[in-house]
Formats: sequence, C-alpha cells, structure tokens
Amino acid sequence: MGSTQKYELPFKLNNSDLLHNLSFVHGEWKKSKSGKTFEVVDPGTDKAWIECPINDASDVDEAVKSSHQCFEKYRNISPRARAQMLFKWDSLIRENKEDIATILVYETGKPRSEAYGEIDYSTGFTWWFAGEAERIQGTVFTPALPDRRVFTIKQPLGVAAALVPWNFPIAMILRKAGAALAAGCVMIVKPSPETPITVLALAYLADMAGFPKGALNVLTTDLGKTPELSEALCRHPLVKKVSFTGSTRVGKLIAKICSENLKKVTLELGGNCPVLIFDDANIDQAMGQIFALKYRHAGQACITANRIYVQSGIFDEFLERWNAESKKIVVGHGSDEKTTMGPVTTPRGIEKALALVNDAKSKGATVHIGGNKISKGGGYFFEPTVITGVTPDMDIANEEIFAPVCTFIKFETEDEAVEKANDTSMGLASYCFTKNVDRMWRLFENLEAGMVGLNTGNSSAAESPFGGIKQSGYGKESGLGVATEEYLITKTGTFTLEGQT
Ligand SMILES: NC(=O)c1ccc[n+]([C@@H]2O[C@H](COP(=O)([O-])OP(=O)(O)OC[C@H]3O[C@@H](n4cnc5c(N)ncnc54)[C@H](O)[C@@H]3O)[C@@H](O)[C@H]2O)c1
Repeated sequence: MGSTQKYELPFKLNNSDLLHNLSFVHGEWKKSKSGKTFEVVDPGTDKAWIECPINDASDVDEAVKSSHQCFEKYRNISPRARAQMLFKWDSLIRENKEDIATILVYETGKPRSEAYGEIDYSTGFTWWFAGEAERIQGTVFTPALPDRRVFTIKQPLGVAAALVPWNFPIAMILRKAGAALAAGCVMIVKPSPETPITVLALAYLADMAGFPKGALNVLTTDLGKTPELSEALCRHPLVKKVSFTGSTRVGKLIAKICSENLKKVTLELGGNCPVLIFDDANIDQAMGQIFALKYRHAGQACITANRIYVQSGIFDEFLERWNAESKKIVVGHGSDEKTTMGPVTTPRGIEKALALVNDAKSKGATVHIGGNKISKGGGYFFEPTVITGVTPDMDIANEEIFAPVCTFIKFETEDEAVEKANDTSMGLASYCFTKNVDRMWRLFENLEAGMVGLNTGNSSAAESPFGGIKQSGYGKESGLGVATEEYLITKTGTFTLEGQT
C-alpha cells in the first residue's frame, strides 16, 4: 500500500504487496502533484474501498521523461532478455492469480470464476509476446537493379501510451504492454478510473519480473481529469505511439489529437456484434456458446452478442430455451460463490440499459423477461433481459448495449441475415452457427467484421489478430507479427555492389 488507507478493505490478499494505490513512475510509488485523490468503488455495493491519485497534465512530463530514459536503455536489451522478462512477468501473474482475481472482482464486479477466466486468457498474451520478441526480423532482397541489395531492419518506435477501458483491464494491459515490451518499446498506461488497482498490481509484478525502471509506468486519474491527462499524453513529443481501447466516440477524439501530431495510433473501439443462428445449427452448441458470450461480465464486452438473429424454423424453440436458461442466472456480488452474473461496472451502465430498453418498448418491442434494475446491497445490478420485435429505428439495434440485455430478431434467408448483420457502422466481430460448410465460408467472407466466429462464441486468442474494421477501429493487437508491428519502424537500407572494394 502506497498511502494511508482511510477505508476498510473488503477483502484480504495472500500477498499484500500486490495492493498499491499510488501512481507508478520510474519504479516509485507517487502521489500526483496536486495531491488530490479519487475513490475506487465496488460496483457490487456502491461503496468506495480505496483511493488513487488524480493526475493531470502537470504530471505527464515527468512520467514520459522517465519512460524515454528507460527506452534508451531498454531498446538495446536483447530480444531474448526481453522474452525472459515477459515469461517471468507471466509466471508471477499466474502465481498471484487468486489475489489479482480478488482485486478484479472488487473493481469490475465480475464473478470470481470470470476473473480467473480473464487472467487465463490474458496470460496467453504475455506468453505469446515473449515468443514474439524473438520473432522480429528484417529482410534482405535484390531489387530490379541487380547491383543493389536492399535490406530492412525493425526498430522500436519509442515510448507508447496506452489508454484503456475498465471491462477487461488485465487483458488490455497484457495485450498492449506485452506487444510493446516485446518490440523493445516502453509503455505508459492510463487506466480507467474504475480499475486502477488491478493495473497497478500488474505494474508491480512487471517491476518484480525485472523490467527496468520506467518500462511500465502507470498514471491514474478520475473521470474529470481523464480528457486532460489523455490529451497531454497523446501530445507529448516523446510519446511516439498511442494504443487506445474504448468507445468509438472517444477513439475519434484520440485519433484527431494523434493525427495533428502525426502519431501512430491503434484504435480498438466499440462493437455491435451480430450472431446468426441457422435452422440447421447444433442448437445445444449455439445456446451454450452464445449464452456464455452474451452474459459474460453482464454483457460488457466489446465482442459480445449485441443482436441475435435466429432463423424462423428454430426461432420459437431457441427463444424459449434462452428465456428458461436466463431465469436460472444468479445475480449477485462477484465474491459470492453462488453468483453467476455480477453487476454492471458503473451506474452509467444501468442508466444506459434502462434508456435502451424503454426506447425499444416505446417503439413496439416486447420484453419477455427482465428489463429493470435490481435493488440489491446497493450494487449496480440489472436483470437478465430478453427482447424481441427489435426494429432498425430502435436505439438498441444501433448502439452497444453493454448490459445483460439480449435482443432476438427472426430471419428467413441467408441473404437477409447477412444484410441485417452488416447494417451497422461497426465491424468488430460476428458469429454464425450452421452445419453447412459452404454457407460457413460464404458468411466468413461476407460478414463485415474483423473477426468471425464459426460455430463458436470465442473469436479471440493470442495467436490470432484481434481488431475491427469500419467504426470499430484499426490496428491489430495480437497474432503473428502484426501486433508487434504496431510498435516498430521499418528502416530500409540500400547497398550498391558496384565499386565496392
Ligand atoms: N475493440 C476492443 O478491443 C475493445 C475492448 C474492450 C472495450 N472496448 C470498448 O470500450 C468501450 C467501453 O469502455 P469505456 O466506457 O471505458 O470507454 P471510453 O471510451 O469511455 O474510455 C476508454 C478510455 O478512454 C478514457 N477516456 C474517456 N473519455 C475520454 C476523453 N474525453 N478523452 C480522452 N480519454 C478519455 C477512459 O478513461 C478510458 O481510459 C466500449 O465501447 C467497448 O466496446 C473495445
């Protein structure tokens, strides 16, 4: 713990060294210049349990200079040594899994089993990027002029800034910092105000893993100072790359600032992901996969199922089974073993869900189950909700729901389903369920999304490129070569043979 704690912690950790509530800059735990703090709240109770510094633009220069100083050293560390530090970080995170999960439960609200799931998924990235550190290669080739040899090398860009959301804070950090550190870059992270403590625990473990001071700095702040701090990071001349994950609205602001300064930027933005379930699908498989996808973290994932299209032959049966299963969900605090779905992470999430449900109702949609918030222990709980009769004029058809609200839409033909699925400005992920292999290939090619799950609700892994198209952003965050490429410069050399002695 970095500063005096005025709250009683609602949990105990096995390794209390993991708990830090100050910013982490150049290996030191620091207050902000203003000395101001904000509260981190448990979404399952609405009670503050710790506070963190409010950093603003005046705190940025020192942190970035620390990162830059580190970069000058880190860029010359061998790829193998970088890989070894990434492996060490990975094993420390796995060793502290129980405690990290506890912090995650009290920041995001997700049930402990899901917190474990996030850690398992996320360490896939540290492991993968440790390997990627040693797979960064240049080329040598003979161009059209035979007396020439052209060669390329890859060099790290420099200091990278990461601006991350609260829904999967571990995955966000390990995916971004894993790629940056593998490429020889260093990173400065601005966590979401909802989840700074999880991120600080990861920074502590990176320090323990042997990364040099300044390799992974963390500047926390509250909602109010977020725009100022983010902008100062994006504008700082020593920050060469910005990796942003969050909403499309904020992503556009970040892209604008970065373009004014000609900075390389990765944008992992919102989704409005469709699921297509055909009459010939294995219904058990589709139910299991999409149910888990939709209700994971109470519907707060960018790649969650936002619109579920079911072909007319199985529509009624599918809906009936879905409703029956949804009624079995146990909503509660993430730390309660019986809980199968936690709260949404912010009160704003409840307001948005209510607004979307009410808008749909007022335009003629039918609410089969749920539709309301749940008053329980002060937390931000929302009922598992199922809606049919959704039409394109409803907000719920066009916006990310980000709550446990499921919309079902009937379709007749494949062409109709594809047209409806693609009728969105977003293009992150799509899913389809069918036993017809020809159709599967057609859908894979015709669905406008960066990732397509075929008979699976799981379209993301460390080895496969993660990222969207259309208003879901650009750039890739995992996969062979493509994620480290985001943090590299390709430098070309030309050598003339003629006249050489
Ligand atoms: N494509 C992906 O990989 C992916 C993954 C997870 C979440 N998301 C998206 O993230 C969104 C949910 O997260 P969120 O609510 O934290 O998003 P958000 O856009 O509000 O915030 C994302 C980050 O930007 C910061 N931020 C907020 N307002 C800002 C401003 N005006 N200027 C600068 N920075 C600002 C936040 O503090 C946070 O660090 C959803 O749209 C979801 O789809 C996308």
